[in-house]
Amino acid sequence: MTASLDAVANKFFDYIICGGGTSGLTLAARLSEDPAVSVLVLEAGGENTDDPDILRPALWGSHFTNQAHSWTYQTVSVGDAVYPWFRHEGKGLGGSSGINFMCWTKPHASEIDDLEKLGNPGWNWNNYEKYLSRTEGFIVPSADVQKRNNMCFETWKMSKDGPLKVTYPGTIDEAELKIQQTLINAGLSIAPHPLSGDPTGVFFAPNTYDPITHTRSYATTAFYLPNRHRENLTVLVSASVNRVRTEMLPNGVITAVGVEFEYDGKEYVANSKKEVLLTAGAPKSPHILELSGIGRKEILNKIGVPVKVDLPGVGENAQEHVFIGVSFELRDDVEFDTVDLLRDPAAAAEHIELHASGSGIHTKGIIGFSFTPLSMLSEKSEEIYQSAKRKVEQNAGKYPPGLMEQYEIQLDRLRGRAPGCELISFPGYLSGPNPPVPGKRYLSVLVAMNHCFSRGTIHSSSSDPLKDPEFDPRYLEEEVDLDVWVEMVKFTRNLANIEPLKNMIALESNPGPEVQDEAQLRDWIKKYFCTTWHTAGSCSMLPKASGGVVDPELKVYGTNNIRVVDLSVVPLLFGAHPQATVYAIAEQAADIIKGNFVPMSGVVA
Ligand SMILES: Cc1cc2nc3c(=O)[nH]c(=O)nc-3n(C[C@H](O)[C@H](O)[C@H](O)COP(=O)(O)OP(=O)(O)OC[C@H]3O[C@@H](n4cnc5c(N)ncnc54)[C@H](O)[C@@H]3O)c2cc1C
Repeated sequence: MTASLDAVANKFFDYIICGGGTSGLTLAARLSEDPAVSVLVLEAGGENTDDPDILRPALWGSHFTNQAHSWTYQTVSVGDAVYPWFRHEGKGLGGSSGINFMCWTKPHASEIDDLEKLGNPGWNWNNYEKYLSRTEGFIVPSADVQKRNNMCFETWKMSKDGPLKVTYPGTIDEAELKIQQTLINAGLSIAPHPLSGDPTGVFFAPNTYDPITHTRSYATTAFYLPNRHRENLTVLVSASVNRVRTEMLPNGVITAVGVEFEYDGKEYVANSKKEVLLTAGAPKSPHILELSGIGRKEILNKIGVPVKVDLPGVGENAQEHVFIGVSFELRDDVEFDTVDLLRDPAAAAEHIELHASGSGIHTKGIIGFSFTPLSMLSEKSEEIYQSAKRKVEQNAGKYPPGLMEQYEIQLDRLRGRAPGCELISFPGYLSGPNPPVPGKRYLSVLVAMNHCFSRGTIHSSSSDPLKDPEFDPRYLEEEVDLDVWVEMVKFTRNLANIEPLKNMIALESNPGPEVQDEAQLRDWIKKYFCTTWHTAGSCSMLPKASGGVVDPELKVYGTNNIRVVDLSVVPLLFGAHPQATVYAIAEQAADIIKGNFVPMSGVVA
C-alpha cells in the first residue's frame, strides 16, 4: 500500500524522488536496497496498480482519454498539423511505462557512445549493456514459436536476470512474417543482433510482456510491487511536486533541503537529508527546475520566479521522434486479426473475455520493426545529406552553444553511421485523413523519423505549478527532417507493389489516391504526422558551456545535491524506442548516487 500524507509531510528522508514513473521507480528500488537509507517517492498521479486498462496489452492510445492514466499537453506551434492535442505522457505509478506501446528496442551502440563523445565520460555502450542487464529479464520463446517465426537468438545478447519481463506476445500472426518478407524483398536484410548494438535491418522486437498472465510488465510490476514492503521506501501518490526548497551555501552553490508538494489542494513540505532527484519526465523535470528558480534568467524573470541559478539550457534542446501512418486496407480473405475489430463493442467485449483465457487480440503486440539508414531506402540520400551539410555549415555561427557538435554527429548518422529511419508494422488502422471503413481490417506501416534535426523548447509560462509548461516542439523546422521523411514514405507506399504484401492488400487508405506528387506528399505529412511521445533533451547532460543542465553525474549545474534522472537528460536522441534506455539511465544513476559507479571504458576513454 502507498503511504499516507501523515507519513510524509514535514518528515525527513535521505532521498526524495520527484515522479514515480519509469526512472523514478527504478531508482527508488535500487536506492532502497540499502536498509540504512530512507527513500521517498512523490507521484502526481494515482497508484493505478491492478488496473486492467493498464495491464491488458493492445490498448494502444486508449489511455489518452483517461486523465488518471495520462497527461495531455497542448503544443504551442504546430504549423499545419491536425494532431497537436495528441501529446501525452504517462501519469500515475509507472509513468509512461504504464501507457506505452510496450515495444522493447535499443539504439545502435554508436549512438550511446555519442553521449560520451558529447562530453559525458562513462555514458557509453559498455556501461549501457551492463546497467540494462540489471533491469532486463528476457524470456526466450519456446522452440516451437521460434521455428514458426524464423527467430534465432544466438547472436542476441540479452539479460535474463532482471525483474522486467521482456518477451514476445502470446499471439504472433503469420501475416507479420509476410510483412517482414516483403521488406526483405524490398532490399532490406535481417538484423543480425538488433538488441545488442546494431538494429540495422528487419526483426521482430519483444515487448514488455508477462507471458504467464499476458499482461504488461512495467516499472510498477518490476520495481514497485516487489519492493513496496520495504520499511525504508515511502511512496505517496496524488502528490505533485511544486518546487525544490533550496538554501545557498557560502560558496554560492545551492543545496536542496526538501520539496514543496501539492496534495488534495494544499501545499506541504518533505525534507531531504541527502538529495532531491527529479524523475518527472522530459516535459515536467525542466518545469520543476524553473519553478525552483533554476533556469534561463529571462524565462524566470518573465514568470516572476527569483533566479537562484541562471542555467540557460533548462527546457532547451528538446527533441522528438515523430511518425506518420501509411494504412492499407486488407483483403477480406487475409487471416490477420487486427485491433480494428475492437471498434465493434460486441467484439471488444468478446476479446476481453478471450484475454482472460490467454488468447484473442489482447495477446498481440507491436513486433515488426526495421531500422535503416536513408541510403537503404532512397537514391536521394547523398543529395539530402549534402544539402543538410551545406545548411549546417552556412548556419554554424548562428546555432546555440553545443548544437553544432550535435549536428556534426547527426550528419555522420545521416550518411549511414546509425539507422534513423524506422518502419513499424501496426496491426490496425492508424493514419489520416481517410477514416476506416466499418467492418474492414487494416495494416498500417508507421513511418518513424528518429534523427530529427529540429529542436524545441519546454518552458514554464507561469509561476503556478498547476499550469502545464508550454511545449514548442518546432516540428520540421529544419527542412532535412521533411526531406528524409518524404523518401521514407515513398519507400513505404511502394511496398504495396511487392509480394507477399501485394497479395494481402485491397487498397491504400492513407495517404490515399488523392496524394500523388511530391508536393502533395509533403503537405500530407505536415498535416497528419504525430509525435511518438519520446521527448528528450530538455535537461541535457552536456558541458555547461554547451547548453548543459546536468553533468555526467546527472547533477544540476550550480547545485550541490539536485539530480535529474529521466529521458530529459539525453542530449541527442537516438534511433530507438526509449524505455530500455530510460531503465539503463536509472540503473547507472543509482550506482553513481550510491558511489558504486566504476565506469567501463568506452570509445572515448
Ligand atoms: C503513449 C506512449 C507510447 C510509448 N511507447 C513506447 C514503446 O512502445 N517503447 C518504448 O521503448 N518507449 C515508448 N514510449 C516512451 C517511454 O515509455 C518513455 O520515454 C519513458 O517511459 C519515459 O520515462 P521517464 O522516467 O523519463 O518518464 P515517465 O515514465 O513519464 O515518468 C514521469 C513521472 O513523473 C510524474 N510527474 C510528473 N510531474 C510530476 C510532479 N510535478 N510531481 C510528481 N510527479 C510528477 C508523472 O506522473 C510520471 O509518473 C512511449 C511513451 C508514450 C507516452
